[in-house]
Amino acid sequence: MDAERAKVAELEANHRALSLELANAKSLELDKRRELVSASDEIEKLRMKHAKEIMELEMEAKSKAREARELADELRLAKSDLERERDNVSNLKATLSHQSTSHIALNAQINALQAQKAATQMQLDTLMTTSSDKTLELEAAHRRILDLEQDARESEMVRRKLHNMVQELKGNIRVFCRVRPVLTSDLSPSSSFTSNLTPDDEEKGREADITFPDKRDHKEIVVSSSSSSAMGSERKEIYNFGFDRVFEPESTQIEVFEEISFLAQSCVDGYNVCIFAYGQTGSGKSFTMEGGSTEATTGMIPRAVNQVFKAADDLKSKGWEYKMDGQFLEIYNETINDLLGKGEFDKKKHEIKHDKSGTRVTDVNVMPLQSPASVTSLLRVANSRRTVAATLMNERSSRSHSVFTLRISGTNTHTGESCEGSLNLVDLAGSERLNSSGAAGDRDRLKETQNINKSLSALGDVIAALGEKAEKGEKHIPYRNSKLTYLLQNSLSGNSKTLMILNLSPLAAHLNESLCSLRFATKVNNTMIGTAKKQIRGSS
Ligand SMILES: Nc1ncnc2c1ncn2[C@@H]1O[C@H](COP(=O)(O)OP(=O)(O)OP(=O)(O)O)[C@@H](O)[C@H]1O
Repeated sequence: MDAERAKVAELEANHRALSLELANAKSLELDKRRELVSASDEIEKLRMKHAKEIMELEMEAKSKAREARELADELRLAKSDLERERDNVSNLKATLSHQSTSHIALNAQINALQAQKAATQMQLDTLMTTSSDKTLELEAAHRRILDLEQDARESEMVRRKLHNMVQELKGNIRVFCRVRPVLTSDLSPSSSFTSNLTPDDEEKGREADITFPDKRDHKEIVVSSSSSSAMGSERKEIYNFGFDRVFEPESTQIEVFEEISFLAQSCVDGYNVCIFAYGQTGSGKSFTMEGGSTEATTGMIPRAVNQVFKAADDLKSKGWEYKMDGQFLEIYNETINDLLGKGEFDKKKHEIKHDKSGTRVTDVNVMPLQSPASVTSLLRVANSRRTVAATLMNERSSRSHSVFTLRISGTNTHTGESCEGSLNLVDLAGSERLNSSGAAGDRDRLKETQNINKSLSALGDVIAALGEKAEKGEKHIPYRNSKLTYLLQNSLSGNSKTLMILNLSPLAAHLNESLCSLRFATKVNNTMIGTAKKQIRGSS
């Protein structure tokens, strides 16, 4: 029994061990089940991770494939670039070999030039040495020029004095005589309906017997007139006249001006100069004074003005500086009209005033003149005003005196001297006498002619009185007897230089007028009016 008990105890102990083992196995199984569940979770996670990785790898593979394509394209481009560059390189190689040939040639040239440069440098060194010698010589020459300029200034003063003395010896009132050529208009038919010359026309255009015997000095003019006596015999009279210069019909404006250019010089030197054109209507006064529009026919006014500007310019180097202004007046029926005025017709009353600074006319335009061109425009203004007046008042220009005045004042910056001169260029009204002007029946014309005659005879009286004064001393000079003489008082006195240009018609029909003019001019020519004085002041 014990054995049984032992056996049962053993069996019970086995049973307990087996139960324990079972319990352990169950717990183990539970653990394993748990492990299985977690392992399958793990597997699921790994599967998902794997799927994601596969997807990513696929995307990466796609992008790599794209990159590969792009790289293939780039490779193609690079290949073609490379091909081109190869071509370039081979071209450059060709150029380079060409350039190196040129380079060799250039090197040879450079060597030659360097040799030349060295030779030139040697020459330059020699020249530098010579140049410094020359600079010294130049400085010496410059000093000499300054000395010579000073001498020239002194000689200029001497020349002025001598020039003036020569003019004084020649007499202060000088007279030139100029005969104009016969014009086609002198021969024009009397009727405008026919071009044939009638005997009357031929007579009208017949030339007077005027000769010029002095072929050397051109100082004589001889006029012959023939008349038949009551008994039918022919009487010939010959009149001889002598002047400072006689100009034949062929003479040019240049020739006339050559003889008067010294007067333009004089007014720059500080003298009052007065040039008159005297003669009957149509004898060539305006042609002489104002002239035509061409270079050859330019008259004395523009030429004299040009000369004044030139003389002033020449004197610049001797220290003279000049200021010039101009006025242009007309005296008609003893009234003064400003030809440079504005508006159609000058209605102002102008008065002549004389004072220490010279002659002044009230209320007239005085234009500053900077160049000969400004004088041309001044003359144009004056002429257009005269044309207006002429149309308003019946060919008035030949019935009025025109007076162009150029005033010059100069100062010498070297010597401090100053001078004032004036140039009056006067185109006188026609000098014909009453009966030949056809004025007798016309009251206005009569008044005009009387006024012209009055002023011209006043001019003659003034010149005669100046002559007497120079000869006998004190004498009243009747300047106030006409506007013309009063206006020109300062330019007519013994202090100034006066020139009369007598203009003559060449026609036989005008012979009597020509003889009157020649006699008047002879009287003027024989007048000595004293010594011209220049208006010059020393430095203060
Ligand atoms: N030396 C000359 N050569 C050529 N033509 C001339 C000359 N002198 C005058 N004449 C001409 O003669 C004509 C009359 O001249 P101009 O008008 O100058 O005379 P004038 O004396 O001034 O007359 P007026 O008193 O009427 O003004 C004009 O046609 C002019 O061109």
